[in-house]
Amino acid sequence: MGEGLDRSARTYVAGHRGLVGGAVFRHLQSDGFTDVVGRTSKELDLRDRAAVDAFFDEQRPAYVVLAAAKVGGILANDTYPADFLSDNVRIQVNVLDAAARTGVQKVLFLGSSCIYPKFAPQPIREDSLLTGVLEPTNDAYAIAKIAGVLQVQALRRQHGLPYVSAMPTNLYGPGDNFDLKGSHVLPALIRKVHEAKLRGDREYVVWGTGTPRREFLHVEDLARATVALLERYDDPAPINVGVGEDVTIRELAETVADVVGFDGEIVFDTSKPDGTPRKLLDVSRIHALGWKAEIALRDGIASTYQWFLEHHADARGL
Ligand SMILES: NC(=O)C1=CN([C@@H]2O[C@H](COP(=O)(O)OP(=O)(O)OC[C@H]3O[C@@H](n4cnc5c(N)ncnc54)[C@H](OP(=O)(O)O)[C@@H]3O)[C@@H](O)[C@H]2O)C=CC1
Ligand SMILES: C[C@H]1O[C@H](OP(=O)(O)OP(=O)(O)OC[C@H]2O[C@@H](n3cnc4c(=O)[nH]c(N)nc43)[C@H](O)[C@@H]2O)[C@@H](O)[C@@H](O)C1=O
Repeated sequence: MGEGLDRSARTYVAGHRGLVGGAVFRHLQSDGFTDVVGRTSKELDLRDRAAVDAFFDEQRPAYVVLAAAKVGGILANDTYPADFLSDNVRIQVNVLDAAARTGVQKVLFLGSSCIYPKFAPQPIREDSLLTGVLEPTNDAYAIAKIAGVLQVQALRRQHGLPYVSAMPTNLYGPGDNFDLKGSHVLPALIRKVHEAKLRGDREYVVWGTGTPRREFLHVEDLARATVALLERYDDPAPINVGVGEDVTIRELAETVADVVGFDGEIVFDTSKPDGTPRKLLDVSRIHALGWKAEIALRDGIASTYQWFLEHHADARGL
């Protein structure tokens, strides 16, 4: 994959220390890209327009993967909507404007499956965008991401730039955020079950009713998809990146408990929100490009749990 890209050209991965950006950065390097650059948010705050302009003037990347964003799970999105909207709009506008101005050849903008209407027909096709109301727990974040999709389309229309947007489903893997207040469900459950097991608890608490369905894609599969998309995708419509299968939160909770080796009970805290009932992506367009998810959910959970044990020093001895 990626035969048509110039692997010696400078490629900037915005957000290269994050879950997605980290996987993309490693994948580009192992795939033969020789000039991959990244900046931490301390080195370059992408909300700062002047700093972003100066960075692009100096570095002149040929390709950009925009994986920097303010990101969080259902509770963080519901608690800090103003930050999610403001930070993400600023990051996107600054990076996309600077890319267009300095002649970046290709940009891949990453949105999220939450841009689609709450009650979109399942599996969700790309043309469901803007056909219905959004899920309230993450509408501010979704509106910011929709603005990014529209900006990519506008740059194509007004300036003829071949920039594209991809909408991944819920992601997980090495480098995930395991902070219980800010994280997504999968890393949260790994941590909760692990801690319950160490304490010898008889139960562990899962938010909501356990009935919502979610689809989980390993970030290494997503990283492969980004190169395929940079190479082969050139269309104004966002393209879905998912597995094509989903599970209930209860099923996920049971699988995590099984992988970690915890046989206590699962208790549901229904004071916490469920969010969208279901958001399974239709992945026929990306399958037609020759990409398919490869990492099975149970295997991915097992390797992510291993990563958690190795990288969170406090994980062993609670
Ligand atoms: N995680 C998921 O389930 C999903 C994620 N996505 C999308 O993938 C992308 C990446 O998400 P993910 O990797 O999970 O998120 P992470 O929180 O793991 O990483 C985000 C990265 O963005 C960087 N960043 C945040 N704010 C700024 C800023 N102001 N200036 C510069 N850099 C900044 C951070 O840099 P630093 O570490 O240096 O502070 C961080 O490394 C996002 O666009 C998100 O919408 C889409 C679908 C699902
Ligand atoms: C990627 C996506 O991520 C977010 O949307 P979400 O899919 O609703 O996010 P989530 O992973 O946090 O929850 C999924 C489901 O799981 C349940 N759940 C159970 N127990 C825990 C738990 O302990 N933590 C969390 N976070 N959720 C839990 C939770 O109640 C919900 O029913 C948005 O930020 C959105 O903007 C976005 O793009």
